[in-house]
Amino acid sequence: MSDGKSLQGFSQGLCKGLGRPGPLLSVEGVTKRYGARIGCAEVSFDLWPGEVMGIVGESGSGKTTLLRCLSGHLSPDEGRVLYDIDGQPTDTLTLTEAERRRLMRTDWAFVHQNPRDGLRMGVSAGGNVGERLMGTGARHYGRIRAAALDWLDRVEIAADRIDDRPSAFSGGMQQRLQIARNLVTGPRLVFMDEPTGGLDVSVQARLLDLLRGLVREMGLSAVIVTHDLAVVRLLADRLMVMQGGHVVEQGLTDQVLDDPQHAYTQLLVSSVLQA
Ligand SMILES: Nc1ncnc2c1ncn2[C@@H]1O[C@H](COP(=O)(O)OP(=O)(O)OP(=O)(O)O)[C@@H](O)[C@H]1O
Repeated sequence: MSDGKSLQGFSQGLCKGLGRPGPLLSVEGVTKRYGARIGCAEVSFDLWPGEVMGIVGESGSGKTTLLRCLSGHLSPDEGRVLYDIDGQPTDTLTLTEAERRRLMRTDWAFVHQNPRDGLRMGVSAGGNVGERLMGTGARHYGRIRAAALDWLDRVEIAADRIDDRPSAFSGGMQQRLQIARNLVTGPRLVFMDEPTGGLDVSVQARLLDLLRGLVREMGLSAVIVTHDLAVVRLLADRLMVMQGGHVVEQGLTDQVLDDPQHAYTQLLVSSVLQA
């Protein structure tokens, strides 16, 4: 174990000893099969408050399957996903449908690769942001509109676009609107599936910068799936590398990328350097 990691484990142990919160999310042996085919196998990790975990790997390595198992969109065949609810590690698979929906409306957020999957295209930009607030009980029109305006500003969408529908926005703007819709309720945990995928390189860079600022400012925990190592380099504290459904390497992002141990990670890193 590296010095950085042992130090991290030591401080986490101290936190436990002092009765401070444990991990926000504990993933224990999560396995999902599609018939005879493995989606993901025996994945375990802890995610601590304010920590960002990146998941990388080639197409078909199991990233999306794992993210869907963690976020309650898919039931794993084996394993558990424990989430800290009021200080209690709670098995998310045992939640009722109503409890799961409440979690997804309040504490959790999911940013899809395609903004169309995370936005209501027939509703105005302000409505998209305000609707999520209303889902948590907000009713005062003036305050909802003010919060929507504030969030549009935070994601760099001009106030005079508040009544426009997302279909009138560029891809980058749609993605920023999806982020505003997700973050307006102040979630603790955000799942992101290729958040910069399908965007031009310059648009990607701006979005990444914005995301990094918001994650830090809000102290968000996040699980980010991507095939883009630049995304994890910028956003993720820790990194898991997947191949064929298995985690082949995990550690602090800089360590894994600067000194990859597994042959597959070495290939992944060198292919980017050559690109
Ligand atoms: N609905 C499904 N039915 C059958 N097999 C599936 C299904 N979804 C995924 N798989 C298989 O599970 C494995 C992991 O797929 P998954 O989509 O999780 O990988 P991924 O790393 O997210 O890929 P990509 O980067 O292309 O999205 C692959 O072999 C895939 O073919």
